[in-house]
Amino acid sequence: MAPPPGTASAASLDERRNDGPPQKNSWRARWRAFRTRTIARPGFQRWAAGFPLTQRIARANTKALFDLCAGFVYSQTLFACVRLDLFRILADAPLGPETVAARTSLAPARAERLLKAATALDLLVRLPDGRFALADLGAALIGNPSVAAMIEHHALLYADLADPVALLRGETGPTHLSRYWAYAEAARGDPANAEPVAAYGALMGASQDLIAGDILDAYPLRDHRRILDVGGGEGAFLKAAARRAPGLDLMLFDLPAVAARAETSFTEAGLDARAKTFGGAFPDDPLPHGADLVSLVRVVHDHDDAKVRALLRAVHAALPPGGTLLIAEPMAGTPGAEAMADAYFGFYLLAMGTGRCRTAAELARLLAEAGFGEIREVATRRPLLTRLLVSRRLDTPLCK
Ligand SMILES: CC(C)=CCC/C(C)=C/CC/C(C)=C/C=C/C(C)=C/C=C/C=C(C)/C=C/C=C(C)/C=C/C=C(C)/C=C/CC(C)(C)O
Ligand SMILES: C[S@@+](CC[C@H](N)C(=O)[O-])C[C@H]1O[C@@H](n2cnc3c(N)ncnc32)[C@H](O)[C@@H]1O
Repeated sequence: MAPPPGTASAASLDERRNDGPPQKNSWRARWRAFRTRTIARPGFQRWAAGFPLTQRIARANTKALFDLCAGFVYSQTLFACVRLDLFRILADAPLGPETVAARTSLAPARAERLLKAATALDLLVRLPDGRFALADLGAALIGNPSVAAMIEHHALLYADLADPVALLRGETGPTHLSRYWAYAEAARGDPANAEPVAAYGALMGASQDLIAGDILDAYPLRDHRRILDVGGGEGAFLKAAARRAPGLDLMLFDLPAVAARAETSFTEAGLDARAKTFGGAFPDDPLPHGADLVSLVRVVHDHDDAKVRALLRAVHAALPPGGTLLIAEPMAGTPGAEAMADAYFGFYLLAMGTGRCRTAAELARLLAEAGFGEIREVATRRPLLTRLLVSRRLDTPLCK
């Protein structure tokens, strides 16, 4: 049967095509070698930049390489804007550089330097009278405080990436990100370990707002009775689900200190009667039974394969036959967002010390191994932020 619109069956969860082992003498290999040698020649580069038929490609390549060199500077420009609250300062009305200088405690010339940089990066626009206003990208950030929180969080990632080769060789010792995420270990048994748990929860909860809507638009939950959100954090996704599906009961499983905070947040949201929280650590502690739907939202990519296999088996055991599992997270091989998974999350998770961004096909294989079938992808609005795999529990897991 053809999958419904907006979905793709597991068989079509395609991975990037592998061209097979390199064939030294094939015409393709010879052409590639010739092309590489030619492009590497400075004389060819100068010629191509002037010849009308190649000029556009040459300029695009020059810009692409320049942007790769300058990416950190662009990121830090954005970081400075967020730190100085520039987008909110400009939210109500365009302002001149002197007013911005006064509001950000910068010298006027420095304020103007930042305003011009942000304008060049399409975050702001300069009006004919010399004042600066928000451009579309700056305006989008006002409406997404979660992205601003993520931008601030990148100070840790960039500190860890100061020596990327040392990071790749494992020579850096504990990284800022691994220490940050060590909250997870700290939080295991001790609900009193509030500070790192709260900082982390705020970051995840804020960024969850951005994606919960996209997941629930793609998979409305109306056919389900009770959902168990495993690794559900402080309950942001379940609170959004509760608003969309008034008849749905809610269960959340997370590390004890995190689950304790989720319980408080459900009480504050008036959801006591509908929501239950469970503290524990997968895969050692069993997951609670009783839900016909389990969700793993931004959880699988944090863990290495062995732990994911054990987690999926635990989910299988917690669901009734035919029960549904949702996996929602950014995935590798997303068309148009290849750099997000393999470069951004590749290095982020390396600095964090565990996990990897997987393709939909890799996740489908892990699901099938754990005894899930009818695996299909449901299209989300912004696949760069999250994609969604839906599957069903078969009667028995295929591997133990
Ligand atoms: C008619 C009019 C008014 C205009 C026409 C023009 C028009 C259509 C404009 C469009 C304007 C618009 C709607 C813009 C919307 C922009 C949005 C929504 C932008 C969103 C950007 C999101 C970003 C940049 C998200 C970044 C997310 C990051 C960096 C996430 C990092 C996540 C991490 C590190 C997660 C860590 C968790 C762990 C540890 C891996 O588990
Ligand atoms: C990246 S966060 C995602 C949180 C939430 N699902 C979201 O999307 O905002 C990963 C979550 O998994 C939880 N977690 C990590 N290891 C866990 C474990 N062994 N058992 C239970 N929860 C765990 C963390 O505490 C955290 O809440």
